[in-house]
Amino acid sequence: MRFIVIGREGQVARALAERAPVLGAKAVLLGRPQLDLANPSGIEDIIVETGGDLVVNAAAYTAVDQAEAEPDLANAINGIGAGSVAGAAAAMKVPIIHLSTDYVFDGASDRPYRESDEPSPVGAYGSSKLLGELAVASKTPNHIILRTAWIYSPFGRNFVKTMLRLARERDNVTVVSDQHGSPTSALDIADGIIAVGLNLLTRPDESSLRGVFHMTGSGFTSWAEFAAEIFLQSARLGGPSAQVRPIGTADYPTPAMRPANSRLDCSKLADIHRVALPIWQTSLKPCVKRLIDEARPQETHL
Ligand SMILES: NC(=O)C1=CN([C@@H]2O[C@H](COP(=O)(O)OP(=O)(O)OC[C@H]3O[C@@H](n4cnc5c(N)ncnc54)[C@H](OP(=O)(O)O)[C@@H]3O)[C@@H](O)[C@H]2O)C=CC1
Ligand SMILES: Cc1cn([C@H]2C[C@H](O)[C@@H](COP(=O)(O)OP(=O)(O)O[C@H]3O[C@@H](C)C(=O)[C@@H](O)[C@H]3O)O2)c(=O)[nH]c1=O
Ligand SMILES: [Mg+2]
Repeated sequence: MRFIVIGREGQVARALAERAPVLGAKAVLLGRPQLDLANPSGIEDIIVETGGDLVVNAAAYTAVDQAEAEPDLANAINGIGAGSVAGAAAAMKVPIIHLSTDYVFDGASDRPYRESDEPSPVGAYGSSKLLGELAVASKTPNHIILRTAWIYSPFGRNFVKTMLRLARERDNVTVVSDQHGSPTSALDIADGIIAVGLNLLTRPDESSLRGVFHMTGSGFTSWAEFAAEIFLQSARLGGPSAQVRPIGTADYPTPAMRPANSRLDCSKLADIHRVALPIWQTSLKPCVKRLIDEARPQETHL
């Protein structure tokens, strides 16, 4: 199985590059400067010429606060750009797996969101990702829109890395405790994408396998509890730690609004694709260990 992955240095792109060979698949990564989603001319040609069994769009404008200042760029990359990628998959007659986000919801619900719930984003990033979902779906029925959340990994920028950095600099970290969701390992997402991709390729005529699916780590928490777990696991390994001071969203002003309830119900993915990601605390451990090991000064062997 040969995946064309859009995105090169991103968390999910790098996780796919690491996990594909382990799982007997091949991932070919395409990204800037050759392929720029902000500049759709030529995107289809590059993807079609590269050739593969399936396209994964793991590239996106992901700077949530910055998107408030440049919504047009976010819409171009996450909306129109995603549509161009799906257009290429349609031209190749192969499936596309497109990543989307919990931030398409407003967070007002008192239960985990299902795929059948109406999206209603509260910020520019979420709006741009919703445009992308609609653009992908309009180009080809042979798609999966995989909504995930709170991604962390040893790669790129993410909350785990930020917390470990802050813990090296100070004793206390203030973190919001009234936004709830599921931390999700990019490496688990890669495994999930490969499993789902195999289902699509081996059962090409099953329309129930296509459409929108939620896929996050199992279990729910808050950002404050997530931070506390990062510090607990890090301390056990002799890494940096800090005290978490829980605060309300109102006490952590940011340019973008974020949903208070980011919890996604992932039972549709389990029922139809037989895929469920591990408990979030379990997957956090190897990531924290990797980041601590990477930060240690290298031993010199004489
Ligand atoms: N991060 C998160 O917490 C969550 C992310 N998602 C979604 O999951 C997907 C993957 O996210 P994640 O791996 O964290 O993303 P990252 O922010 O780690 O990486 C983004 C990737 O997109 C690429 N990219 C950005 N702009 C362009 C562009 N104009 N043209 C081509 N490539 C571009 C980047 O390329 P380059 O390497 O050149 O910078 C990078 O490879 C995205 O669709 C995101 O919306 C969903 C839920 C949560
Ligand atoms: C760094 C920091 C953040 N926070 C808060 C801000 C925010 O509400 C929450 C998480 O911070 P982040 O900057 O990681 O949040 P954010 O970049 O909004 O994370 C989101 O990224 C996009 C791409 C997604 O799709 C979402 O699923 C989600 O992962 O924690 C603190 O309370 N204290 C801190 O020291
Ligand atoms: Mg961020």
